Amino acid sequence: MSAFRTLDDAGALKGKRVLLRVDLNVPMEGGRVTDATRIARVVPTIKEIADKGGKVVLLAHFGRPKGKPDPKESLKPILPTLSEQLGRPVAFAEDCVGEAAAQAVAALQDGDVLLLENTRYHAGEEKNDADFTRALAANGDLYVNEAFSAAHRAHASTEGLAHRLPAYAGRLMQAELDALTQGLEDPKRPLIAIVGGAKVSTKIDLLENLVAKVDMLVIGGGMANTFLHAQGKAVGKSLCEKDLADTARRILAKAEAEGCEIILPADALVAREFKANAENETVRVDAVPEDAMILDVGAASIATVDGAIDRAATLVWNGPLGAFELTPFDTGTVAVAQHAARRTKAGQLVTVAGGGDTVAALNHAGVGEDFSYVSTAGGAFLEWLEGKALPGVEALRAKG
Ligand SMILES: Nc1ncnc2c1ncn2[C@@H]1O[C@H](COP(=O)(O)OP(=O)(O)OP(=O)(O)O)[C@@H](O)[C@H]1O
Ligand SMILES: O=C(O)[C@H](O)COP(=O)(O)O
Repeated sequence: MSAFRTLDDAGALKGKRVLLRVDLNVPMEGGRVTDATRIARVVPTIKEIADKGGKVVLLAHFGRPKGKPDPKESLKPILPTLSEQLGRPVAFAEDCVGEAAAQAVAALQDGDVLLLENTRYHAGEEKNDADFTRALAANGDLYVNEAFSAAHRAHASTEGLAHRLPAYAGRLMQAELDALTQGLEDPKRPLIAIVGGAKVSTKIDLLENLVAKVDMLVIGGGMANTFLHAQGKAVGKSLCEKDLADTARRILAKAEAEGCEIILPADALVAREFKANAENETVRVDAVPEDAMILDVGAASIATVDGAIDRAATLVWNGPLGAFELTPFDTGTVAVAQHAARRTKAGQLVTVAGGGDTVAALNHAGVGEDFSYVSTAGGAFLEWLEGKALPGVEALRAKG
């Protein structure tokens, strides 16, 4: 039995306004969705509620607009893909609270679907502010949380609402927790983690606990640059959070104390422009030119990571090893993803990966279907792996 209430416990939904928190923080380029995995994974729940006669009111964030409206972080460009995936029209309201939201919700017929604008357009969202939560709750009779990938945030729409309305876990939330528990509660060892990507400041702290849980930790992507800088290497114009050098050094020391092998890139593909097919060269990480930036790991690093994967029985992965959206800086991520997929198919490795861009990268490498489990969650998945309680999940449990 589930530890919290699910849609099965929600009773009749006909005519009910269901505030459904989903994660639509999907990769976009030129105003178009480039990977629809997160959308596709919530479609069955939206359909289920709509088919039962519920009025589906979707709540979601996009990007990090810092508490005020920013057209660059609007959810509106996601509507066509959402509606296409659902196979039915989706209405849109320019605000998630106030008059615009109230009118759009009042216009819903049973079975209709409405998307409200980015919850992070309001400072109250990230502050989990009581008045803002109340304003969101005004548009719903019940709350369903389907956003496992945002459950590590104690925000109004991911946590606060569960205390204001009858609250239930959505199908995807349930499935993610079940799959991660099954696959990783007692993982086969050696256990290797790959952490890359660009969200350095919000993920670096996770590594401190992670080194106590995993046998090997590969650090790639933008995250690696901060560690290379902490080791005294010049990283030129690379994405690097220099003020986190002390944190990086602390993590390296803890890894050593815990017996966790840290694998950092030894070589890198560097360029002077952040664009596809920019002129590039492979250099050792202690010879990055001042005016260049690291955009991918080099061939020697790929071989090292592949070798480490060969020694592992379980792989967990969040964050691409390079700027995979731009050729040829997808080389490292694609090569390692394909290597891990081959070993998975041969029954030699259990592979669990997660994250909006990580899933897009695996699909780009053509191996999205080959991993043992692909989670929609990135940061949330890492926090879950650390053994941390996720506020969005806990708030549902408290209602159980
Ligand atoms: N060396 C690098 N320089 C700049 N950007 C990089 C580099 N390596 C990776 N990236 C970028 O990192 C981004 C993905 O990072 P991110 O941490 O958001 O991963 P994610 O899988 O989406 O996880 P989450 O779901 O937590 O957001 C990609 O857009 C990629 O281009
Ligand atoms: O993409 C994610 O990991 C989630 O949507 C959470 O986004 P955040 O890191 O901006 O809170």
